[in-house]
Amino acid sequence: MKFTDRLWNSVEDIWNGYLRHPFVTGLGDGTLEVDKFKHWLKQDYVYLVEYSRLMAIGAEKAPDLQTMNMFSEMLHGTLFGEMELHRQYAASFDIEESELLKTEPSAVNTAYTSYMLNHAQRGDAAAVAACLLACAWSYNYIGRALADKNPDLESNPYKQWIETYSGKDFSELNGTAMTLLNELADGKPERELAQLEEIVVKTSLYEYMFWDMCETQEEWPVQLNL
Ligand SMILES: Cc1ncc(CO)c(N)n1
Repeated sequence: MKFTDRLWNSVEDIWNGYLRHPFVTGLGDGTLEVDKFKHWLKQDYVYLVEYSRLMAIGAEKAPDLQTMNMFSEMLHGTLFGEMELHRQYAASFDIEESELLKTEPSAVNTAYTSYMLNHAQRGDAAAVAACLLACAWSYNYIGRALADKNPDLESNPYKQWIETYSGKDFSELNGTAMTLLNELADGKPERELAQLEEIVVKTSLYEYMFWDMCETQEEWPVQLNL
C-alpha cells in the first residue's frame, strides 16, 4: 500500500467536510459572495508566498538531484502557474499585485504557515513533503469534485478557479507532491510514518479553518491600527 493510501484513510472525513463547506459549495454553484472571494484571494496570495518557501526548503534538504527537481518543479508551478490565477482575478477586480502583497495574514493563516515552516525547518525532506501535501492534494480534490458536480460553468464567476484546480497543470503538481512523499517515506519506521501522518492530518484541519476564515472574512479578533 502506498503511504498516500494510508493517509487518505486518515483525512477522508475532514476532506469530505470541505465539499460541504458553504464557501466551497458557493464556488461550485457560483453563489459565493464576491467579498468573501476577495478575502480568500488576498489571504491566499500571502499564504502562497510562505508556502513557496517550503518548496525551497525541500530543494535544499533533498537527498538527491531527482528529488531536488521535484521540489523545484512545484516551486515553479506555484509561483508562475497557480499565483497567476490570483493575479488574473485581482486584475479583474482592479486590485494591484502590490495591494495583494500588503495583506495582513489572518490569525489562522499565520498559524497555518508557521506550523508548516516550523516542521519543514526542523524536519527532513520527507517532513517538508508532508507539509506540502494536504494543500496541493485537497485543492485538486475540491477542484475535481466541483468540476464533476457543476458541468456547466459558463455563467459561474469562479469558472477559472475550478478549471485551474481541476486542470492538467495543477493535477500534475499534485501528482508530484504525492510521488515525493511516497518516495521519501519509503522504508521509514512506523514511528516516523506516524509523525508524517500527524502533519498531514493537522494541515488538513488547518485547510478547513482556512475555508472558515474566508467564509467569515476573519482577520484578527482585535483590530489594531498598525
Ligand atoms: C490555503 C491553501 N491551501 C492550498 C492551496 C493550494 O495550493 C492554496 N492555494 N491555498
